[in-house]
Amino acid sequence: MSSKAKLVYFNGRGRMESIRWVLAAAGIEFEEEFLKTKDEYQKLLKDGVLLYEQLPMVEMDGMHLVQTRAIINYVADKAGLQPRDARQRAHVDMYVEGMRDLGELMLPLAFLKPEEFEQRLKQVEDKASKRYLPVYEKALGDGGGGGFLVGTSLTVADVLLLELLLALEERFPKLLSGFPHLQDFKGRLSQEPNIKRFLQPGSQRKAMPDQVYVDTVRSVYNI
Ligand SMILES: N[C@@H](CCC(=O)N[C@@H](CS)C(=O)NCC(=O)O)C(=O)O
Repeated sequence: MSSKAKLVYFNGRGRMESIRWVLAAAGIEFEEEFLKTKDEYQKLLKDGVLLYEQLPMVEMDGMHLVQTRAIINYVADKAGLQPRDARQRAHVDMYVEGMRDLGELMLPLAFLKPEEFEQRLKQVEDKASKRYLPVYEKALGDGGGGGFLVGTSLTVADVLLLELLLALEERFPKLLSGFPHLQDFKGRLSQEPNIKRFLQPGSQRKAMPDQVYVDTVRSVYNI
């Protein structure tokens, strides 16, 4: 196994995108293997490297890591993006799990039929504006700790919040207008050197899913 992390997934966001964000914010270099065919997936199964026969999978530090949460937590722990204090860690987890709940609603968007798509989009907008963003707006406003969600330094919750805000803005360009702390947060965090690099064109950040991505996932999984 190479010393660089290797990500095995499709050439698109999906469940791997948050992992890419956390690795990039941590300054950990990675290479990617993009699945294109069912045979490539079958080979991974045969090689026994997918614990639950699922992706994403990350080869890192001599391990074949699966389960998105586990991978993100490992990278965040390794990179000092998790607070040591248990109470702060609980807050990071609560924020991240909320982001994940909203992210799970967005994940299938590209795969939905037009009527379901519109319905789901509305649901995401409502949930984002009424349930989730107010929580992060308040946390940033109450913080007084230099503009981070928890404590006085960058955590995985901040990284994943920026990912979420940018993804939401792609769908709903005016969504942040009623959330001044989130706007300020977005501006500041986007200037953090590792993140700034990841936001540049040509980085390993993936664009919104296109038809090629959708067709590839469908054909690999027979769905
Ligand atoms: N809990 C897992 C879910 C992984 C998952 O559902 N992966 C999809 C691709 S994004 C998959 O491999 N689906 C095929 C299957 O479940 O058999 C995680 O968070 O990593």
